[in-house]
Amino acid sequence: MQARSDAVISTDNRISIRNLDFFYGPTLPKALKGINLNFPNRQVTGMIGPSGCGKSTLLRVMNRMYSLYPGQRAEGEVMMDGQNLIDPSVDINELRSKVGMVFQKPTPFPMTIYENIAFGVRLHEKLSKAEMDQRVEWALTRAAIWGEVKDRLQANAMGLSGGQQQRLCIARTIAVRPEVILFDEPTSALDPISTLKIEELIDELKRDFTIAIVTHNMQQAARCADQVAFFYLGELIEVAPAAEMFTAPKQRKTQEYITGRFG
Ligand SMILES: Nc1ncnc2c1ncn2[C@@H]1O[C@H](COP(=O)(O)OP(=O)(O)OP(=O)(O)O)[C@@H](O)[C@H]1O
Repeated sequence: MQARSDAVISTDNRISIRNLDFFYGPTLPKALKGINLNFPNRQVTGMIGPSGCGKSTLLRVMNRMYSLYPGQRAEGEVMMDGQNLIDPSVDINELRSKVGMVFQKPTPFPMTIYENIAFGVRLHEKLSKAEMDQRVEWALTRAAIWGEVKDRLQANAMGLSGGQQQRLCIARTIAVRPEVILFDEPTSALDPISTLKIEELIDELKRDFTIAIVTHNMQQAARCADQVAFFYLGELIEVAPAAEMFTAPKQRKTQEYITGRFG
């Protein structure tokens, strides 16, 4: 498999996860077991592994989405800027402005294209009309969709194609200027051309953002990721630069998975 060979994994980590355990309920087994993983600044970390191994759970912990559900509990550290993000004393709005998330299925709000972007920005900042116009244009441009929507900003976002909707959702996420973007299988509902556009976009975005991407598509992990983490049954089995992971994995389980022997 052709993996990017230019990746030098930075030691400057934007997020560091230490000894993280996660429980979906008091009587359920741990969904994440003692995870230790660094997310290098302005690099792409690909997260792979068979269905149910805990990849999405880890993303949900990183932006504390689980805290909406009583009974779900995380223990350990998700360190960013000297703060443990899973500590309830960390303000959730501040956390969400620093760590944005893009979901598997495009989920635009049923409102205009402009409002899809402006809505989230207003929750965090007070901008003038001119500043907001600028921010909307900036976010749509960075998400590589400005050219397609600039003449219909007041049209309903639900009228966009699936691929355009996903780029709009990426624009909505970057509009609040987070530092980290979590992508949960962002192209699994998209056609190959839209998929390619999103992959190119991720490559572009890592100039300014630290990125984590969960994917079932090994080629995608090889194309997009600088480092790849392989999960199995709630454990992190191996993390390595993408080229190394796909050519010379150290663990037998990783090798079996990437050669398609299970999963
Ligand atoms: N809401 C929930 N309640 C209880 N258990 C859950 C819940 N969501 C996920 N789990 C369990 O947690 C484990 C990890 O699930 P998770 O969705 O993180 O896996 P995944 O690697 O993202 O899978 P997939 O690739 O299929 O999306 C699985 O055993 C799953 O059954």
